[in-house]
Amino acid sequence: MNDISPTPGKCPVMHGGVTSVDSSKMDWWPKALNLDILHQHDTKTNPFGPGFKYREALKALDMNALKNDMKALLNDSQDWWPADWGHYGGLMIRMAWHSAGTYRIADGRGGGGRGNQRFAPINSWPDNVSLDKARRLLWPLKKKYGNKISWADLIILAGTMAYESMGLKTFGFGYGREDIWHPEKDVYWGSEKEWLAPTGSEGSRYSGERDLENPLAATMMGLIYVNPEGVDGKPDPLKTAHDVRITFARMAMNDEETVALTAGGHTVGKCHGNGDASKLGPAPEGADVDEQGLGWANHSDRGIGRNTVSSGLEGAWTSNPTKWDNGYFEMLLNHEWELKKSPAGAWQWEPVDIKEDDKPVDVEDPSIRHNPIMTDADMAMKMDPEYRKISERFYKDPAYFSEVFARAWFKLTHRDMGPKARYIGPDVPAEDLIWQDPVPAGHTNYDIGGVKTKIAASGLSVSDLVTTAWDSARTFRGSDKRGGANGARIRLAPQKDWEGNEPQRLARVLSVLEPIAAASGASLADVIVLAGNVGIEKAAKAAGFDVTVPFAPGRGDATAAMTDAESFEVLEPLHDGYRNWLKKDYAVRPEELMLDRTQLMGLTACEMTTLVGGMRVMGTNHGGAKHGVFTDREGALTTDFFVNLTDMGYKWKPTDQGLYEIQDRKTGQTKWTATRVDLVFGSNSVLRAYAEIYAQDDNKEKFVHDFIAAWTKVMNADRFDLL
Ligand code: HEM
Repeated sequence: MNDISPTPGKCPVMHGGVTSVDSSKMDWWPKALNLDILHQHDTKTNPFGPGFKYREALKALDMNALKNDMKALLNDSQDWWPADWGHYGGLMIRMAWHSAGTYRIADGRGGGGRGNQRFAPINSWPDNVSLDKARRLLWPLKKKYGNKISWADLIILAGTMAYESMGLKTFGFGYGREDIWHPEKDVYWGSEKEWLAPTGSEGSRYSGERDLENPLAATMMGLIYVNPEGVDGKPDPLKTAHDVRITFARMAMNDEETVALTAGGHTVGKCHGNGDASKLGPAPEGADVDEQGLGWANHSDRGIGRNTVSSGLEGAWTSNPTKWDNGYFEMLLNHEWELKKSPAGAWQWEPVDIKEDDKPVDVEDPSIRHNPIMTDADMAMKMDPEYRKISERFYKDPAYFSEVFARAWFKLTHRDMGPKARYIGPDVPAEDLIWQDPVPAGHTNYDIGGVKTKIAASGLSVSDLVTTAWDSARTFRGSDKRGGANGARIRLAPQKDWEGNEPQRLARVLSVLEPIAAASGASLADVIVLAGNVGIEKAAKAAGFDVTVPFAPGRGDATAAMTDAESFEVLEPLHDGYRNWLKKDYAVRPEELMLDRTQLMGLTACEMTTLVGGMRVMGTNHGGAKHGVFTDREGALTTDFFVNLTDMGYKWKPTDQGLYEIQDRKTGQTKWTATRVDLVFGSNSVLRAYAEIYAQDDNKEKFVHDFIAAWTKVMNADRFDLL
C-alpha cells in the first residue's frame, strides 16, 4: 500500500466537517437547483442579532464627528501604507468608485449598497489591488463608530469626503446602506475560468460582433469596468470607447455622465506600477493567515509609497493630483500623446512634449517630477468624436463640468440604494431625481372597507384581481430596490404594454379599478393591491376560510413625467414561474429563472413554494392557460396543487409540446396538464419536502396563512415610505 497518511496506520481521509469551498456535496449533480441563493444572510447567521435595525442605529451616529474624523484621516499618512502626496483622497475615491461601479442595470445586482467589496470574490479581483489597504485604513473609524455606521456607508462616505476635501462641491450624501456579513452567492460575474481572460477564451462573455453577455457590465473577469490598457490589453482608444460606452450604459450612465466620471475620477490621484508586478503575493482570499486578510503583499521589494504596484500603470493624470481642478482636460486636450510602457510593463499614454513645470511631482519627493499619463480609456475621451465634444465643453466650462460630475458621482454612489426614502442624514439633496423613480405620497384616510366592497362587487374574477396585483408588484427587485406596486407604473408605458402583463386583460381590469380609485381618494396603486387582497379573501372563503389580508394604505401614483420609461425596460419580466410563463425559450432552464427572480424579490424557497401553489389554484397562469392548474376547484385557495402533485394515483408523462400530462393511473385518462416548473415542486427534494408539508391534511389552514404572509411581503416589498 502506498502510505500517504501523515500519521501511519490511521485513515488518510480527513473526517468531519466540509469546511473548504473547493467542492461541495452537490457537485455530483451539477444540474441540481442551487436553493442556497435564497437563503443568504439568514437571521440565524446575523452577527448583529435579530433586533438590529441599521436605520435605527444610524440615529445615534454623530455624523459631524465622523466627518471630522474622516477629514483628519484623509491627511494622516501611515507608515505601513503611506499616502501619496500625504493625501489618501485618490485611493479612497478609487475604493468608493470600485464599490459602486460593480452595479449593473440588468439585474440591479452589484454596487456599493451592501459592503460586498469586503468579501470574495470582489475583495480579491485583480482590479481591486491595494483597495484592501484603503479599507484597512478606515478600520479605526469603523471600530470607533461601530454598528452606527456600516462599512458600505463608510466606503462611499470616504470617497465623497475625499472629493470634498480636495475642493469639489459635492451634490450630497445619503446614509442607509446596510452591510451583508458573508459573500453573496447569487451574483453572476461571468463564466471565464481565468482572471482577465481575453475575449474568446473559455466561457467568454462576448459573442458575435462584441456583444457583451447580459447581465454583465464589465468587460473582463475581475475588472470593474474596462481594461485600462485597451481591449484585451491592446491599446486602441476608439475600440476602448466602444467598451466604455457599453459598460457605463449598463451602469446607467449616458455619454455626458461617462466623460464627467472618467475625467473627474482622474482629476485626482494616480496609477501605481513602479515595480515588478510578479513580486506581489496572492490576493486576500488566497493569502496566508499571517497576512491577516490583506493581499498582494510584496515581501521582496519596498512595495509602498512610490514603489507601489496596483494596476501596473504608473503616473498621475494632472499637475495637481490632490486638487479638484480642470487639470485633466488641460492635460488631455493640450498635448499629443504617445504609447509607452510603465516600469511594470503596462501600456500607457505619455505626452510627446510637456513643460517640466506642468509635470506632477513624485509622491514622496516634490523635487522630482514625472510624466503625466493617460489610460487608453482616458484617450477615448479625446479620440471618440462624441466623447470629445463633451470633453471640450467641460474644458471650456469648468463650473458646468463640476456640476455634472458632482451629480454623476452622487448617482453612481446612490443609484443602487433605490428610492430616496431610503437615504438618511442631513446631506440628502431635496431635489427629486428621475433615476430615483420618484413616487408621490398617497392618501391614507379613505374608506378601505368601502373600496373593497366595490371591488368585490365589480364582477372581476379572482384570477383577474390576483393577477393584476401580482403583475404590479412582481417587478420589485431587492438588488437595487426598483420596481414594485407603489407608483402604479403598471398603467404607464412601458409596463402597460409588456407581453407579460397581458395588455388587453390589464386594460380591462384597470378600466374597472380606476373609477373606484377616483371615487374614493385612494391611489390606483393602493386599489390594485386591495384588489389582489379581495381576490385572495374570496379564494380563501371558497376554500372554507374567513381571512383578512393585512393592508397598509398610502401608496402613490407616479406620473409619466416622473418615469424614465426607457430605464424601466430592464424590469420587464421575461419569465415568471409564479404565473407559469416564459416569453421565449432560454438556454437556462425555467426553474433557474424562477429561482433568480425569487432571489431578486427577496423570497425564501418556502415562500416561493407557497406562492406558486396558491397562484396555481387561483388560476393566475399567464393567458389563463389551463396547464399548471391541477385542481377541480379553480378559484379556491386550497392545497390541491400540492395534494395532486404528490398523489401516486397519477403519473406524469411528457408531451411533444414540452408540457406534461397528468394521467389517472387507473383509467389512463389525462386529467390535467403541467409545466416543467410545476413538476419541479414535486421532483426537487427540497421543494418536494415543502410541497409535502402543504399536502398534509393538517396543513390546509396553515397554507392559507403562509400564503397570505408571503403575499403581503411581496405587496409591501417596496414600501420604503413606511420605514
Ligand atoms: C473608463 C474607465 C476607467 C478606467 C479604465 C480607469 C482606470 C484606472 C486605473 C488603471 C487606475 C490606477 C489604479 C492604481 O494603479 O492605483 C485608476 C485610478 C483611479 N481611478 Fe480610474 N478608471 C476609470 C474610471 C474612473 C472613474 C469613473 C473614477 C471615479 C469617478 C475613477 C477614479 C480613479 C481614481 C481616484 C484613481 C486614483 C487612485 C489612487 O490615487 O490611488 N476612475 N483608474
